[in-house]
Amino acid sequence: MRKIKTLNNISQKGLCLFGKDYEVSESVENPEAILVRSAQVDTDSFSELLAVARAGAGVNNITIDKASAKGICVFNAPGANANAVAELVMTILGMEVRHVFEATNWVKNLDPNDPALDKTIEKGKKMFSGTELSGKTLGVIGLGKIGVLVSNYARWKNMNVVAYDPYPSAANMHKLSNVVSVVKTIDEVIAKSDFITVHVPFIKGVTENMLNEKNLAAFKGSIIMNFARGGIVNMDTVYKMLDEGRLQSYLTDFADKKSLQNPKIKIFPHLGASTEEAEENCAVMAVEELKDYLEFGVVRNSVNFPPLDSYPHAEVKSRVVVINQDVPNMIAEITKVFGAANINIASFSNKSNGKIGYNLIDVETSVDDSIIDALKKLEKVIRVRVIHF
Ligand SMILES: NC(=O)C1=CN([C@@H]2O[C@H](COP(=O)(O)OP(=O)(O)OC[C@H]3O[C@@H](n4cnc5c(N)ncnc54)[C@H](O)[C@@H]3O)[C@@H](O)[C@H]2O)C=CC1
Ligand SMILES: O=C(O)C(=O)COP(=O)(O)O
Repeated sequence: MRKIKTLNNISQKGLCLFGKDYEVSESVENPEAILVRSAQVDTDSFSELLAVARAGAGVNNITIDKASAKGICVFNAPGANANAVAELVMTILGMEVRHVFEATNWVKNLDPNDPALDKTIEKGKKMFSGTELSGKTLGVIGLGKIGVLVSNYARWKNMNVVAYDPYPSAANMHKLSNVVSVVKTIDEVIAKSDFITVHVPFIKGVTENMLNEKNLAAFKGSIIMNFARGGIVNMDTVYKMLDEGRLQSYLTDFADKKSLQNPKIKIFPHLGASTEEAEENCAVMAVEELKDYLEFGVVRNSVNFPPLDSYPHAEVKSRVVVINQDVPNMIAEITKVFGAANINIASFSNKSNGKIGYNLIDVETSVDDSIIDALKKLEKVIRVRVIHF
């Protein structure tokens, strides 16, 4: 029985894919794998752990470096919740420019017994006169799965879009509307935008404070949105800009203590991915990744291991998974161990990503412990496991 620990509420649509050979629950001890959304995971706390799957996009809640050092594969679910976030961002932006939050709140608090209620409403509505999105410029920082969708939705609303990403992937750019203006610096986005939205991962010391006092000084627009992570936009700068009237409002999925008290900051309870569809998509993708990894050693959508999508052929009895530091000569060292034991290798697949070397060695016999021990003794080998068929 394989043991899977869940650390958040994960959609049944995904969980039911595990099947009868899996024990899956919150209370599992010594799990082989963890399925998680936003809960913190310290991979060093689980001695048997082979893999962690994030049923979502951001992996800043998981100790990736510690995981790599122990040969633990970390997956995420790229794109599986992107539409949920993109729709929410565009919806909230549309509501904000029309002052919908304040307006509906105002109506709700009117005296229901006022005999002139209709008149009061008609008179009061001028307080909430807004602007339209059409013709305005949206700045999109980060053109990944979410940023591309947000850009395209904004184009459909007849907005101009100025976007920036330092590492745009060909697959994402291919999906981007060809009238989006892709610029080379974040400063260009800031200077040209009426509204800015950020869609990059939180990486300490890299995207941390990516929008800050220095670059936001050039912002002439009115709204900044952060549905990516707290910490990407420097909050002291936001408070200052709001106080000085340089910013109309800040809309975010991530609360901090001080922001709760500020009426110009609208905070949502990390709601971006909370739709039935996104929760199902993420859970299904994460469970399929975990099953493929545990049962076949296949790596798809890992954030720390190289991709290796290879299934064994029918005669294979054992698949040996060797995870090593990505240094020269490892393939030779590994094959030498099989050669010395006179074992024929049916298939050898290898991929590396600069940090991790990942090897799948298929043999048509069973593999005894002496081979595994010899592989484990190789310098720079991090982890070895055998999958029997
Ligand atoms: N509010 C919510 O519920 C949700 C929030 N998120 C957040 O949104 C982020 C983005 O999600 P996706 O678009 O799905 O991820 P993604 O991986 O498809 O896109 C991220 C983009 O950021 C870019 N990027 C990476 N480092 C950068 C840097 N230093 N500067 C600028 N851009 C950089 C990448 O090149 C990539 O194109 C996630 O990492 C997560 O933190 C994601 C899903 C739900
Ligand atoms: O996928 C992400 O990065 C998210 O922030 C979504 O978080 P959640 O799965 O809703 O806890």
